[in-house]
Amino acid sequence: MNTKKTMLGGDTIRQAAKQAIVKLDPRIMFRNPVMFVVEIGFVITLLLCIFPDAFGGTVPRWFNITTTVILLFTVLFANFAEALAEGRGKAQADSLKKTKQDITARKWVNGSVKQVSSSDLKKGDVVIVPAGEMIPGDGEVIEGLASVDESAITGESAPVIKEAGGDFSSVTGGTKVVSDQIKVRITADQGESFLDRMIVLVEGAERQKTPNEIALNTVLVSLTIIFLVVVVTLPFYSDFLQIQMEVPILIALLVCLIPTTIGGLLSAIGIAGMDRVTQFNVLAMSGKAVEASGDINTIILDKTGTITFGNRMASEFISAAGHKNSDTACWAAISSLKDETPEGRSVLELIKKLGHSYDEKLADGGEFIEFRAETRMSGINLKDGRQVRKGAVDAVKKWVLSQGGSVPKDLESNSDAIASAGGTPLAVAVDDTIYGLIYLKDTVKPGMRERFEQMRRMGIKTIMCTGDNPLTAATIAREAGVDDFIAESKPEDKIAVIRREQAEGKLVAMTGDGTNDAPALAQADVGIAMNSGTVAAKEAANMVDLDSDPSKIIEVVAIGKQMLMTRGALTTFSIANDIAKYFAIIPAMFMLAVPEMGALNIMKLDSPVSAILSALIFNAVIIPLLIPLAIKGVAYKPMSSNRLLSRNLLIYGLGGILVPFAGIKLIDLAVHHWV
Ligand SMILES: Nc1ncnc2c1ncn2[C@@H]1O[C@H](COP(=O)(O)OP(=O)(O)OP(=O)(O)O)[C@@H](O)[C@H]1O
Ligand SMILES: [K+]
Ligand SMILES: [Mg+2]
Repeated sequence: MNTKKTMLGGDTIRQAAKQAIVKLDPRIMFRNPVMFVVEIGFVITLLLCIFPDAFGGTVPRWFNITTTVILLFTVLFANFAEALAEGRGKAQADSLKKTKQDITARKWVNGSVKQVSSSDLKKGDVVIVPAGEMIPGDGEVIEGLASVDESAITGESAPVIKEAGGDFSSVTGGTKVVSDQIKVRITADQGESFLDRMIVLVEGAERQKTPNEIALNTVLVSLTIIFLVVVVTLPFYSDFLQIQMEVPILIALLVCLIPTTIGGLLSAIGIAGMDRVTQFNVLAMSGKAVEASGDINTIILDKTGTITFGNRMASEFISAAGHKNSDTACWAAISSLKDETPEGRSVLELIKKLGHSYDEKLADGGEFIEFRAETRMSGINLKDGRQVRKGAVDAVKKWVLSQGGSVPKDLESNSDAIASAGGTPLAVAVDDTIYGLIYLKDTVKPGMRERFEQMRRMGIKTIMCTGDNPLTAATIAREAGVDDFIAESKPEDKIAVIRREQAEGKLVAMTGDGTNDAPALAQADVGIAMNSGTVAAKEAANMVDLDSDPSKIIEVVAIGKQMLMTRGALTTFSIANDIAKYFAIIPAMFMLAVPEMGALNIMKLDSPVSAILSALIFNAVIIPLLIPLAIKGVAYKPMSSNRLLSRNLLIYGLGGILVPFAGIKLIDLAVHHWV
């Protein structure tokens, strides 16, 4: 993203400090019940500063004032954490808004160009965008090919090729054509463009609490209510015991006991998690999607372009017995004349390189058959009635047999040889005759094996789904080290796999870019569409990868996991913390009334008043101290959930108990001179 480098500078901190005060508004605070209770406590102690006798108490005024100040800062610190987490998104949104400007568009009306403002464009309008001009709205290229500078959105300066038809046809408003000219059909109305949605997303204006966050919030609110009831009923017992319990001390006790640490940091953790995904150039449509990615059990990846480089290039023609290579090459060429897929183009390039010649006129007046994932073939029906096809070997075999043809004896062994080397064999046929094979070479991306190994350690199963034949699939699967693979899969098979996994209670992630991936992307719990992909894919998915790097799903999962872990770790820490504060404060309270209870003062704190204030100060300052951890996330190493859980319980549970003992003791040593 173009503001990728935004750091937490002085300006961001100043803005966040200002926001922390704005957020004191009870109508905003209300949304965070734990901190809202602290704010009410603050209001009560503030009133006590002014009317010290309101509850007939005997607490000195300076104690009320000190408590009031500490409570105010407790709330401010929590607000500051949230504002700081929001800050980066706001800065990013501001710079995106600058990209979004009104420009003059060349609308195509009845065969001529009419100049209109980009803000007047509607869905379905067609515009012409020549080199050097900005694309006035989201759309699909319907004619032409151009290189487009998308740096305004992706931060990536190298232009990308956009062309009509296929999986690279979608363009985004606000990006710039750098060469050639394209005709674009607008696909989004004003205010609903990708840039508009992106601004809303990074700004976090529409952030909704995720299911896990809501669940955790419910627990925190329940704890708060329980402690509230305990603290409110305490005076009745103490009356009975003839101990005087002062209201400000009860408030201090309550604030120390309720989970303020996690209550104060919870929303910052969620916002920062989404922000980390954004910094990584992935746009998550909801926090829920980021969270779900942390719980993913199964990842569906396609082979070509994700696990392999995907520039499957024709590298050799292997003719079936009785046919000449020049004939195979000729028919391969004829079948590829209008095949705009990389595979199709590479066939023509290979023929040129090998110096074969063919009669292009054969194709005149013929009907081109585009490649489709369903048929796994492409070709042409010639004017003279002959039908030429190339495609997946099993598909071509079936097609030839259905016309009464036969399969050459050596076809199988030749195609198996290609497939066992990880290549893709395409058979070339005319009517009932198979001429031979095209060897498409592809290579597994480096480092894939390590990545899948990492996934396995996280307990995630990887399934490769490919339209390719079982032997090629097996070779690539073995080479890349995926757990499972499904070969000869059609688009609907991908959905079937996802449904099957989901039926077993698993959360499934998938990446894709084609229109035929859209249903599966929608079905998956986490669907990541490539920005280069089709509009349909992007609309079906709940994340869009601006860099169009399908293997990024692995990092997205890591970020999601890290977010869940950070939340878990800080919850553990917060609750363990409260237990420790309980041991500091309860003995102190009773010591105030019954000095003999001094034996309970296991922390050897200076005085009851100093103990209570120290606990309260610790309770406040622990929030800003943990902001970096909440925003950056806890350190994360891929390992199984169970091991992670026990490791975190140990670090953050034990730490949560020990740190406050040390902290409160230190604060006590520092403040006891004054109290
Ligand atoms: N341009 C083409 N013309 C004819 N056949 C093709 C063409 N491109 C691919 N094929 C054949 O169709 C099969 C399915 O292609 P598809 O793109 O659906 O899946 P894939 O690219 O092999 O797998 P993945 O799902 O991993 O991308 C390919 O394995 C190949 O045999
Ligand atoms: K607390
Ligand atoms: Mg493919």
